[in-house]
Amino acid sequence: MTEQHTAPEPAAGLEEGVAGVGIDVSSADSLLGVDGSRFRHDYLEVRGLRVEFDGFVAVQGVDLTVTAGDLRFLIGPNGAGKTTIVDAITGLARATGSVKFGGVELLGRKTHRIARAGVGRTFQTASVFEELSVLQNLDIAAGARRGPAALLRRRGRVPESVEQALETIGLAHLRDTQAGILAHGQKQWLEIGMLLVQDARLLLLDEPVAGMSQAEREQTGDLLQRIGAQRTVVVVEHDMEFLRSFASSVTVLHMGRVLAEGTYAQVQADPRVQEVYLGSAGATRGARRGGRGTTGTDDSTAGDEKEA
Ligand SMILES: Nc1ncnc2c1ncn2[C@@H]1O[C@H](COP(=O)(O)OP(=O)(O)OP(=O)(O)O)[C@@H](O)[C@H]1O
Repeated sequence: MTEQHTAPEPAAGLEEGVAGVGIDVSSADSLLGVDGSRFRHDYLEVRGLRVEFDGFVAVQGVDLTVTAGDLRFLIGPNGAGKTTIVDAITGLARATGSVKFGGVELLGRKTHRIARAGVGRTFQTASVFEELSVLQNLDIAAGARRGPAALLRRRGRVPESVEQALETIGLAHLRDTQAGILAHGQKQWLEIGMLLVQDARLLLLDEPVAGMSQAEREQTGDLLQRIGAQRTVVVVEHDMEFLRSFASSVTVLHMGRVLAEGTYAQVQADPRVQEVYLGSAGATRGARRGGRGTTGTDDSTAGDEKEA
């Protein structure tokens, strides 16, 4: 369930822009607010989640509890049900069971009402408004919190939160650039910025570092840790090295069910996880670097598996 956009190739110099400027994690605090206690009652509680597509049960009886301060990664082989769970939480897939955030039941609500409840997500393919500038994308996201009447009123100046987001996601120098020509990593950062200005309190990120360089991954990981310290963040990811570096906890899915949960070290040591997910070093070597391979994405992962 991914939004597709056809985007032109990134303009010359934009890729350099990522490496040269990059995310400014230190400025994230002013955007996030220093008082994390305002979100302390927020947590995601998924119980008995089930999603069926024409008789095929893609998610069966999943329980998941994620609190603010816990940067949770969802992993599992292709088709394990990760994206479907995110779709169910955000109202894009019909589900039964219960999904509560901050005590509010989300199942059965329309997508826009779920967004209003403070839930935001990104897609595997960035879903920014390609024709609009970076600034306009952020401005629209900031406006998502306001009512339709307020949205129609023209505003004289850029909101403070948008300025802070531009700094945080390292795109201040590209504020007037059309989002469609941003490099892939920059689009991912823009999407994260849009969730922040929207004041999403539960962020569900689908493969946020796919296609990024090592330096960009590290910056993104630092930013996600900073956000995760104050808000509830769930990251769907295939990149084992990224996971090992930044996850506070990991839920492993297999065939629509939770197979294991714990720290990276705990799930890596679990024989069931090794069997279905980390078990095949051959498959790891076959996986393309930085891509969406089934059992990991780089050489260091293969090393981990030998240790496990
Ligand atoms: N709209 C749909 N209709 C029918 N089947 C679907 C639909 N969406 C997902 N599925 C199936 O549900 C299962 C879970 O898919 P899902 O995309 O959630 O897996 P995933 O763990 O996110 O995989 P990947 O890592 O490849 O993104 C797969 O077998 C998939 O083919």
